[in-house]
Amino acid sequence: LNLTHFHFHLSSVFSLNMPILELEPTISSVTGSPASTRPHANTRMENSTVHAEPPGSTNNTNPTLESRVSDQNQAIPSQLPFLRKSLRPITLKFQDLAYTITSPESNKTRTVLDGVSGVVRPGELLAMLGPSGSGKTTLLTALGGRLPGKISGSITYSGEPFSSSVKRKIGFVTQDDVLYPHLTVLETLTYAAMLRLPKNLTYEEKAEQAGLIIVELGLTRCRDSIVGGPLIRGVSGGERKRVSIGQEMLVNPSLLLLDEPTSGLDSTTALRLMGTLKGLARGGRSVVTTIHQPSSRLYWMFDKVVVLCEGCPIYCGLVGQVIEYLASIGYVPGFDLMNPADFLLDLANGVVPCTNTDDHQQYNQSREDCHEDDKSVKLFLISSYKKTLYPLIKDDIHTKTHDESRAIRGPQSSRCCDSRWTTSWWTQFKVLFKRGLRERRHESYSGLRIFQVMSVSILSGLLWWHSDTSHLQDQVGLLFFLSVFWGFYPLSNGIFTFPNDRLMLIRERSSSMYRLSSYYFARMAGDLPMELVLPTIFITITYWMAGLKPSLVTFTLTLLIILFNVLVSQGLGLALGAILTDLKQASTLSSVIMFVFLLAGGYYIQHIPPFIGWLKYTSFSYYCYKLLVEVQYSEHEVYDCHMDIHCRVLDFPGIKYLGVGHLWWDVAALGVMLVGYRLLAYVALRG
Ligand SMILES: Nc1ncnc2c1ncn2[C@@H]1O[C@H](COP(=O)(O)OP(=O)(O)OP(=O)(O)O)[C@@H](O)[C@H]1O
Repeated sequence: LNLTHFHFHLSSVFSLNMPILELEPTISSVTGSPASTRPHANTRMENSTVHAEPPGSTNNTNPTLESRVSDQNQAIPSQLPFLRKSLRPITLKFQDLAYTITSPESNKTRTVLDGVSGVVRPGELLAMLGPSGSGKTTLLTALGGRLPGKISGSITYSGEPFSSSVKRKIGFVTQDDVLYPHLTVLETLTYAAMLRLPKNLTYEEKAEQAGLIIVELGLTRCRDSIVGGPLIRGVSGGERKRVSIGQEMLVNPSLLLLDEPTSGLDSTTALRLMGTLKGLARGGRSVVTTIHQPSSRLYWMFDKVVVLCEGCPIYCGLVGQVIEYLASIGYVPGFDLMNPADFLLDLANGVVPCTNTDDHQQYNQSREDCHEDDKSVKLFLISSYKKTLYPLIKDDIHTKTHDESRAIRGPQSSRCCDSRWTTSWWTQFKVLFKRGLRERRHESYSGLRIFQVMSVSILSGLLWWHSDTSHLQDQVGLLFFLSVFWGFYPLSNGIFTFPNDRLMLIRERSSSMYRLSSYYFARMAGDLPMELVLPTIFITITYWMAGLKPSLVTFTLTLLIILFNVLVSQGLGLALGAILTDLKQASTLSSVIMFVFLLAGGYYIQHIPPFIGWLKYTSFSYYCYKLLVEVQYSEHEVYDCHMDIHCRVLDFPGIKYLGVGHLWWDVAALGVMLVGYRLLAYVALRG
């Protein structure tokens, strides 16, 4: 797959085969000097239809660009009509953004962003550069509307503040690929299409879009491979990144934000990816990406850059003018062929060589030995930016573009018709249910789990082989064991559910892919088969081997009680996982709770002091055990208690203490727990 192929296909979906935007930069120079004379040949990708010339000015409305953007929308192939409808260009403007954090330990505040401003217009690709920790991700997160209420300054999207309809037009690709490792590339994109594409499209149309994205992103070869993750080998890192981008591209976002999309990729793949982004921008989107250490080839593909130094901008504007600007304040690259990105990063780190040389080695030596004081360089760069560039940026921000005027005029504003969700509750539920079953098919139906349950059931059957009321103590012990085993087991599985899903839930919910309630019920329903099948197998084996009452009714009631108990204890596990999120804490607490329930269950201790006797009423094992006894033994059933003397089973010490009777109260108590724990889990997730 070469670059040309890659672009060629992308252009067919996202109308990249539009006329190349050969727009003359209308701003001569941010410092007043003539426009960059840097040869544009540097900015072209070989064999690519994408050009890297600045697509428009930084300070003017450019009707030509906008009319071309709408032309490009007209050019979208007829089999993809929804793409044409949904692309409304967004001009992103941000002004004076500031963000501080307070350390909970020391109570000290730290400035993460300070006075960051800029504009990204449709058709532009803006890159954020800066050393590690300079605030790039924070800025990107803020632009994606994901730091609500925490950030000061203003961010507008074609003149509008952030809203749920704006949110739906934003694609956000996080640095870490949060994907289900066991789903294939095709499954991942198909389920995303089902959840994210509008409800007026049919299943087939949505699946077709997913298929097209696969072709366009060059993922055909690995479409049936699992995505994989840190512990499971799947597709390569670059392919995984493309899957993440594909998920966002499905919705044809007007504004695409990407956090370090090229990290971990080789330079050719990175270039190819950036070419894709450039192509998406040229299709009328505004694209913003953070990037760590771009090669010079990558660097010249950007239209604009924001360079951050400890949260403050030292440059924001057209990429072709940064070197001139820096020269105007006294900083020039060490040698002619130096990668401008390296130069910018050196400066943002406060590192300035004091020798000007053409010799690479000499430059590096000078960089090591002879740089000025880091702090004063940084301060000088920040204050120069404020003096020289900030007024220009401010003017640019205040210039209204075509799409902003249109948004403000109203009738075409998207807000009227956009609801928060693209699909109905029922569709979300169905897709999430199926996706959950597919993702967890290995885990749930693993031979290991079935072996675990089968072996314990057979062993229990053998240990209690054909027990009868002549050994009542043993038989009652079995009933207690059943209630405890089927309390512990689902509880310890349940606590993993939400902590494992947490990252995915946050990512997908941030993109408004589905309602929390549809996810929640889909997850509950998806877990149900396995939660119920395993105990059913267990009870069927153990019940008959252990010689419990040979009655189909009693067997069925016993099974139903155990299944009820399973659902209650799993609910407690879900609630603990949702409240604590930390697995270690959740599993520690769950074992403490389970031991309390075990001891208060009524089998080990029959004379609990009254001041702590209430504990048993909190234990689902207690209710389950009591119900099992109630259905196993009839009121007048007797057993041989001593040398042919018959006693009532219900008077047996381990049973009498339970106070059998009030069967429906026990069922009601379990019912309250069943609903209560699950409600608690839902509320905790929502919080
Ligand atoms: N919620 C937070 N809690 C603690 N520190 C934070 C938080 N958010 C941001 N920071 C700090 O703010 C600074 C900027 O972080 P950010 O992730 O934006 O940097 P970055 O430029 O993206 O870094 P990198 O290139 O290494 O990803 C860092 O020092 C980071 O530790």
